[in-house]
Amino acid sequence: MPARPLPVNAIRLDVPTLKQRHKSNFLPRNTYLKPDTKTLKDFKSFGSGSVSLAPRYAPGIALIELRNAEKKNAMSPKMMVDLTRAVGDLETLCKDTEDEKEGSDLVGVVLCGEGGDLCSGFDLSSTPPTKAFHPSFSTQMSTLMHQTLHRLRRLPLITLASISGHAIGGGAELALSCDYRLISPHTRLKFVQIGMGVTPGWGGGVYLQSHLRHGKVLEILGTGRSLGAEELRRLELAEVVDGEKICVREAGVEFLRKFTHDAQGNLRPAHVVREMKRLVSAASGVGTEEEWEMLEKERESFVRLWGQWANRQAVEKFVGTGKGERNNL
Ligand SMILES: CC[C@@H](C(=O)O)C(=O)SCCNC(=O)CCNC(=O)[C@H](O)C(C)(C)COP(=O)(O)OP(=O)(O)OC[C@H]1O[C@@H](n2cnc3c(N)ncnc32)[C@H](O)[C@@H]1OP(=O)(O)O
Repeated sequence: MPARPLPVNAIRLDVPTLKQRHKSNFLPRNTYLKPDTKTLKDFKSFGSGSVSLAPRYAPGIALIELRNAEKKNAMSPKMMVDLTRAVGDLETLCKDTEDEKEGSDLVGVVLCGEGGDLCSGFDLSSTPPTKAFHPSFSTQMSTLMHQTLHRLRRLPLITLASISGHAIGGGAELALSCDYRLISPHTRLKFVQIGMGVTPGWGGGVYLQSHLRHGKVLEILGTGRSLGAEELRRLELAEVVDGEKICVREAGVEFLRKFTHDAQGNLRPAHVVREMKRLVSAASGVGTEEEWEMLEKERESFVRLWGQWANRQAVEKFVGTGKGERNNL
């Protein structure tokens, strides 16, 4: 028997008001993602370096830059607070623009580090051992960084880590929290955590799992070996730009241009691109509460291991001699 068409009045088109739309769909400020004020206060004056945000670096594109070049952009507690603020500012910008009639042109964000290295993980010499190995420190650091990278991942913006040098430890985790990684033939990405006596502490284990099969993830995390450009390309973890040395800012902007402009060079409607990002994220479980639940497990492991003998030995070796994991690269 042919299917009978539905009566017209059975099809209800509920067009949500702007207010309802915000409520259901737009970056709810979930309490689990709210940074702890005590941690922000504690961390903001610890260590050197900075993280800057240029919200309108290029048409439709913001730029976040890590600046601690003499330490390969290692992330001090102060920089963690700066990064949290930058991500918060981007959330606000996206939110504000939803209220505007015209909307804004913000579509993507490039993350990079001064001098081309993205980040060499936690700044191991920023914090005295009495503080760094205090049980509360690992909880504070990993909670803040988990929240911040997860919020970065949930942004309705296309995120790109642009790297011409190293992304090591937490730096690899930062890179993996982005939608894309743009690298040079010289880029090295290394989940060095096993050699530091810990598991990933900023969310990178879960993020790597979203790209690769179980056995591969285990091999990369369990050996801590260095991944070069060719392998990263083959694993579809990164896009490689040819050239001796890439300018990370400009290469990043160029890469995102296909999202900001159409083939005729006209700006795309940014609110549609942002909605597209939300849709793809939701469909693939990126930045969802389910992903956050997995991250909680990762954080528990890290907190358990940080400060134990294997970790202390590795950190002390690096800080004492400056010759830690780097020799194994
Ligand atoms: C808590 C989070 C946890 C995680 O979840 O992963 C971490 O991030 S723990 C930290 C993990 N990171 C590391 O262990 C990286 C250690 N660094 C290296 O392996 C190498 O420095 C490098 C990044 C591969 C670069 O090697 P190379 O090009 O040979 O330069 P140098 O080694 O000479 O480095 C220059 C300079 O920078 C200092 N440096 C580098 N990384 C850090 C760091 N993470 N913390 C503090 N300082 C760092 C290094 O000591 C050199 O200083 P000087 O000797 O004074 O020039």
